Amino acid sequence: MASSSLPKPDLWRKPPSAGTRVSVLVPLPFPGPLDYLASMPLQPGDLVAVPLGKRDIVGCVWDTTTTVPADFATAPGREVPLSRLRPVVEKLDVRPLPGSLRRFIDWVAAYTLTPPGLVLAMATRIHLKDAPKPVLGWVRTDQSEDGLRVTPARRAVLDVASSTPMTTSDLAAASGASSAVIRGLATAGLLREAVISVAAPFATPDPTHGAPQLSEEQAEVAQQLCRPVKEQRFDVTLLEGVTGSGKTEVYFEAVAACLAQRKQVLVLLPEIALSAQWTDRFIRRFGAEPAVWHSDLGTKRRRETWRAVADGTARVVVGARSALFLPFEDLGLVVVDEEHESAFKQEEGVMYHGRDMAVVRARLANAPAILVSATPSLETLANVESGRYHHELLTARHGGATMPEVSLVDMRSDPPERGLFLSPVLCNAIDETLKNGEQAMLFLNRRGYAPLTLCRACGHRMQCPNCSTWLVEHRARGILTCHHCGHTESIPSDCPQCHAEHSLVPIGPGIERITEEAKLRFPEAKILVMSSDTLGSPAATAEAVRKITDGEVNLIIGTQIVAKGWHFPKLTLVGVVDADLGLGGGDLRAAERTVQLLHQVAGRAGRAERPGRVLLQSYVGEHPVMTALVSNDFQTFMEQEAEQRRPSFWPPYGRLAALIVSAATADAADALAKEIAFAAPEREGVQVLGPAPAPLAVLRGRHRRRLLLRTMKGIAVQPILRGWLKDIKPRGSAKIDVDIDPISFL
Ligand SMILES: Nc1ncnc2c1ncn2[C@@H]1O[C@H](COP(=O)(O)OP(=O)(O)OP(=O)(O)O)[C@@H](O)[C@H]1O
Ligand SMILES: [Zn+2]
Repeated sequence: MASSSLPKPDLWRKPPSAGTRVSVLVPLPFPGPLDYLASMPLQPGDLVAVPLGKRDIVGCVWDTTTTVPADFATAPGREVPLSRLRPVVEKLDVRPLPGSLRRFIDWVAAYTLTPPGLVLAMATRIHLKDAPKPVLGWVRTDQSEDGLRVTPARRAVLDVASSTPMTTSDLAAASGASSAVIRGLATAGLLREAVISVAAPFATPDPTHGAPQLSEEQAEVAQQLCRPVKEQRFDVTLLEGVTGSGKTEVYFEAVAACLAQRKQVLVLLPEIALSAQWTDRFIRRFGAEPAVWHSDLGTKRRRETWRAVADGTARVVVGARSALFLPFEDLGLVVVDEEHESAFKQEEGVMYHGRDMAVVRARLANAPAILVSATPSLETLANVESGRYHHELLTARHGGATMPEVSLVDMRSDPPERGLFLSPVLCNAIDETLKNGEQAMLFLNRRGYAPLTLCRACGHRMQCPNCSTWLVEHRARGILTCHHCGHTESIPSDCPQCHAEHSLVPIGPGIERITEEAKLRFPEAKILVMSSDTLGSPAATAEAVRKITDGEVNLIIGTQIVAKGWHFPKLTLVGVVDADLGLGGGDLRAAERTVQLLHQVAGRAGRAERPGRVLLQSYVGEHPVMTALVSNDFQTFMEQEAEQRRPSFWPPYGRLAALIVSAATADAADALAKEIAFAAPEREGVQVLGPAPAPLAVLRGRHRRRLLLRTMKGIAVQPILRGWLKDIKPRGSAKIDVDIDPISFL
């Protein structure tokens, strides 16, 4: 299949005298599929090499009756005549993309206003053309030995050879004969070459392997989850349950039911760091490894996995949101774990929400979806309320473990010493915990040493030259760095503005600074730091988890990575260094997200025999977020959130789309933003807010303006946007990014 084995392109390209027109979607930003001439039989979904400009690219034969919106399609009468179409070069030797994936690609493209080719690119990014080389072996032919000279060496080979192919080296080793003897037998017609079927890279999980004894409540919920799996129909269920209630064990039952149907399962996790612990649990339950899919996978494994998903030998895939675009042969269940996580939203390229698209993926495959969370998003709760989703609830922690006791540390009345960040109350609690031989965790959602560096003499703030943000000090590496663009400089000794010597001081804490303080305050503690800076790979994460589980460390300090679904039985104290951190910024979901995050961190405490407690350091103890956390009453909190959003049609009670205008200069960005605002739609139930400078007014050297389109619930934003932006043609460096259902407002 290597392209070198193809005839010379010029000869090959001469249009054959006969052929049929096929639509081929290529992974490029064209408005729709392109037409080619096919001289071989092709079906929708077939992957083909087609010429484009001076090179060949891999595209997918597209259905003629797709759901591409009318304004994407080629204008009638402008069709290229058959005689001028370029021919399809070859059909690739891989399985066609299944119809459910093709419809999904069209759907995502139309929903996110992305050219469908760019969505296809997410499904075919691996190098499909490099098919694995078949391994060849020898089998005995039917030819009789009569009239042939059979030496003892030949005899030995013929005694071993059978209808199951063996490689030359295996056959030589088993018979004691040389490879020349084997070749001689082949020439004589007694042996022939045959493809050895390569073992599937993934063993089949066994649904009955390690089934747990479920509690009565768990069993009832599991039964509800299994029903649509067995009936093989689309259905969405929210699986809500307090932290540690066994949500994973319970949805594993639905996975087992799906495996029993011989169908495939997709489980989405918000973070690949989680996949190691998840995989361990999966192996314990099903006795085999799942296929893991994320962007850090090596090329070889990626290709292998892609193919195993396509031919159905990979039965369970656990992965990041990009796993939605795998070519499942027969998808029978989709699970979204930690469905409330904003990490499911892709903020670059094709901006889609993995949770929402997972539901679409399930619907198009006619399979059920399960959304799992201890603190469901308001979006999902609204779908429950309207009856579109079912709701199953686990109310108790497994094995009689109690929920941790959450209390506030009022930083106004109980402040830490000057220049420090851990209050005496929290420090005493840590002392006690460590003394009892238990583990404690400090949580602060901020990497580095300090988020701001300031000149004591003139007040100058160290800023990123490319972005409107401050540089974050990373003291261990001796640098200041921008968390948006990666700009890095060494820490100057003097102020760059007023040149005062040694006048720069760090303001506020990051986890490096908390670690420094903890080392001084708890010299005996065995500290482990967990952040994306220290846990670069799944292997590093697995090692950290092992150290915690084996009790090699007793004080864990981490960023949001520690909040995830970990199960650390000896952990009994969680201290939140700055519970107010996420509340600033005026983001629509700031409060909701803070509750979800802090509840999840809190949920790491006291998951086994010993009860857990949680201390929240806050300056705003009366805030509804703190009240909800302390009282463990999320229902009231979410009801209040709903009441705030409903009257003005904020999501989920209305729809939002953000337009992000960016350009090399502020003037160009303003000009385009004004042009867009001028053409803004005017109709009942539709409102345009802005343009306004984005909170990150400059990002990676580009000036940014934002507009927000808000519509009442029944009004879809896509047709409005298509009409609105149809005639707007950004010039030069300027561009418009459209973000449907935005999560980030930066
Ligand atoms: N029926 C059961 N039998 C044995 N062990 C169980 C059972 N249910 C739950 N567990 C164990 O209890 C612990 C907590 O369960 P699990 O992690 O599934 O809860 P969760 O609700 O997913 O938690 P979180 O939301 O905090 O991630 C795990 O170690 C799990 O193996
Ligand atoms: Zn920057």
